[in-house]
Amino acid sequence: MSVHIEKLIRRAPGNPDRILLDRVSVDIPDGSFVALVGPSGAGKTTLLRSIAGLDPHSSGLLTIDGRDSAELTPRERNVGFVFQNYALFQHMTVAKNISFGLDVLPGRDRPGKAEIDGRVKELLELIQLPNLGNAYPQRLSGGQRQRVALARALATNPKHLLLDEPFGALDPVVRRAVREWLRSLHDRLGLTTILVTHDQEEALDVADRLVVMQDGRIVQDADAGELEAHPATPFVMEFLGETLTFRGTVSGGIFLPETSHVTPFPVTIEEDGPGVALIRPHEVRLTADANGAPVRRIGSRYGLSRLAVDLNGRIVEVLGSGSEQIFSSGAKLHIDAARLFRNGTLLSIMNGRHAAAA
Ligand SMILES: Nc1ncnc2c1ncn2[C@@H]1O[C@H](COP(=O)(O)OP(=O)(O)OP(=O)(O)O)[C@@H](O)[C@H]1O
Repeated sequence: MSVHIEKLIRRAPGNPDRILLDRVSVDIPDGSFVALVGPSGAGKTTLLRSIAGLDPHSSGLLTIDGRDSAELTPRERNVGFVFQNYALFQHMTVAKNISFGLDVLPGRDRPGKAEIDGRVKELLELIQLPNLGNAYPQRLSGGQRQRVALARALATNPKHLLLDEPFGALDPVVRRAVREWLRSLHDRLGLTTILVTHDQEEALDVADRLVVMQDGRIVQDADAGELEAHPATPFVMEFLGETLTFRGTVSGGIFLPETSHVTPFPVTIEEDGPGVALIRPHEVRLTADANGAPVRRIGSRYGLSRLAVDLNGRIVEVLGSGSEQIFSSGAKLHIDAARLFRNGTLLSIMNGRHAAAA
């Protein structure tokens, strides 16, 4: 079951000048697990609702399994939807919550009682809560409720699972466990899953691909490795993790940072001119330098020291193994890897001592 979207535009109801989705194109092949990420207001939920058939689009094409969505009712789209506030019905047992989507089907479509009971039993086993069918939601932990919400979405046997911040209410440990379980469920059932999340790490861990949205547009659609190596814009790189930014100039194939505390490094750009180098905190090495930038330790991560480096009043935080010498003399910064942008466009990447074309 695939979803294909081409130049989709959605205008705000009652205000056609306000564009909520701006020429969005994306392909979600059968069996894939895609995460929609982006800042608040980027249009993630709006896109998910369009796919589910909950909101109409103004123009563009949306096909589900090759069929134009305009011809399909929400039910025919074959989607299961889990919202952020997945409130279960408190007055119904877990089993009744799960069978709800089947119980409300019109008579001719509704399976018989024995079939519904069998399906609920199967789903309770799938979510590893086989003995809780008769329990009421109040008795369940957050993680258990979340799994029941997923079972409820799966009851009608959808091929697409649309999830809007489904783990928002869970604590980080439970959240990690539930998302690992979700990924294995996706693989086992052969689902096509689209997950909206605010948690970049969650998206990077669980999804095959990330679709990064900003202001109603898709800025980049790629897997985690590609996003990290070749972010389309500085925003993508900054959105996905801690980023250091150094302004400078390219001259004769060398990037010369504005600050003298950062060593120049080679880049593969023909044209000289200004540039901005974006770097992850672990891609910087520090060496002691008598005229270097002042350094202090501010914590630790992954067994490395978290160091604050004072670059003429601008503090940047890096990860390193800081020696006493660095703390007494100051440090020079050497860049191991960088992505170089000009006017918001990626020009070149530098990895190790070998520069490569973007
Ligand atoms: N029915 C509507 N009428 C007018 N504006 C709307 C409507 N629905 C959404 N919007 C606006 O569209 C933009 C995108 O909203 P959306 O909920 O899709 O963003 P999001 O990326 O899911 O954000 P969040 O991460 O905060 O949930 C927001 O500015 C929102 O205010």
